[in-house]
Amino acid sequence: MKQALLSLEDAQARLLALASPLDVVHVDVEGAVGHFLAHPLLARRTQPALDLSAMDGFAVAAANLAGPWRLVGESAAGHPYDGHVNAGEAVRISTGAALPAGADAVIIQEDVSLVGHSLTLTGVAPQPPDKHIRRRGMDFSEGDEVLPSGARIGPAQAALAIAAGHRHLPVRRAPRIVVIDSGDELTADPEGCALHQIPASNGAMLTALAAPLSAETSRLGPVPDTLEALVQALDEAADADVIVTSGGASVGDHDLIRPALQAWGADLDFWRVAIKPGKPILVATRMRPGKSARPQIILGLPGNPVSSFVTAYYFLLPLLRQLHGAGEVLPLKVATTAAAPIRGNGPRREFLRGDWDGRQVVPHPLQDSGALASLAASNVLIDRPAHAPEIGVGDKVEVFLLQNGGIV
Ligand SMILES: Nc1nc2c(c(=O)[nH]1)N[C@H]1C(S)=C(S)[C@@H](COP(=O)(O)OP(=O)(O)OC[C@H]3O[C@@H](n4cnc5c(N)ncnc54)[C@H](O)[C@@H]3O)O[C@H]1N2
Ligand code: MOO
Repeated sequence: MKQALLSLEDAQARLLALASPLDVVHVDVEGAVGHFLAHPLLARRTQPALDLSAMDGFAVAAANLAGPWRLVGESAAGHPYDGHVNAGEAVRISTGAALPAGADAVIIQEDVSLVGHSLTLTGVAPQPPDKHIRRRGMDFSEGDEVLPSGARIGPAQAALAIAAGHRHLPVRRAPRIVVIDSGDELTADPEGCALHQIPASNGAMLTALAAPLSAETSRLGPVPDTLEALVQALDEAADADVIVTSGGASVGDHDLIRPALQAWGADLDFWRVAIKPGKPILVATRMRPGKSARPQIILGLPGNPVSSFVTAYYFLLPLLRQLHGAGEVLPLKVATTAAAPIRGNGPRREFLRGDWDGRQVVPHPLQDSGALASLAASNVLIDRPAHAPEIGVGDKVEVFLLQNGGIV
């Protein structure tokens, strides 16, 4: 029976509608790296808290920039000069040190000559006079919103939070995910793999894809192709927020994920999306008896390794970002040009593996959804809409970046 397939956008919207951000926890800033802010972050202090010098030199009054001056003291970082700088006086000042009262210009040391306590101008005076001064509040002031809710805490955001006076940050607890490899042909031992077997590689791949999103991941399987074994594996994953299966999502006699989910008491939300690779992806939910009102979400990914990767990229990663309360959950597209011709597309939107050098993209010659070597050689997915015409060298094309998951 033929049935209209969901578009990628509709399927993503349906999945994301099933998931609200997880509970808020307060963790120290370094532990928050990789998580997303649960509330806007307000500065608890002003930075800089005082006018500071941005250079090593001498602090003087802007009214007398021609000198000469008499050296009357020093302001070093952490050790301010507590006197007043009068006309004709200079204070030795270092980068990051507080500007003394009365001084409103800094002359860099390369532009003066100091003999004993006598300082004379040998170069150029700063123009404007406060060129080398970092004003109080230049970076942020107490009460400013320095990060919006949903911002991802990376190195710069962690530093900003600490500079703004925070020891702890409100983020969402890590999503718990269980990844299940399934299929009779799979072996967990890549070194002892018989001819009729293949190494179970999807579980490791999906775990690695989820790792930058700070998920607590555990693995099950490979699980054999029987209803009982699959239901038992699902039972073992009963505490997970998200269960990810790979394989058995299609229409063959041994494709048991849908019947197993049904037997386990999960409700199918959708099955099959108009994308290539990845068409047989399914999404289901299950209410946990006696537990929270939050349903478990099951992502049934296709077994072909590239189909698994692509559906994890477009569904699992956005879902994890949604559970984290991320501001941006969908991957970013970049416009570029084709460095080689790309064939016209059929009725399913296709994502071609490609190699992008920052200016142009070359599609990989092998696009079979079982071909891992071409996936490993690619850094983008080229977006080919349904029925897109053939394009030539130099034509515009859009790509999704793989290296940071689009937006991490
Ligand atoms: N008659 C039809 N056949 C197929 C259709 C269809 O519409 N009609 N869809 C095809 C598409 S598209 C895809 S994608 C695959 C998806 O199939 P399954 O999700 O049922 O995956 P399996 O058959 O179990 O496996 C496919 C392939 O991937 C290998 N595999 C599975 N799991 C793993 C793993 N954990 N690690 C590494 N490799 C794995 C498996 O050995 C197979 O080679 O169905 C098409 N068929
Ligand atoms: O869509 Mo399947 O994912 O073509 O190989």
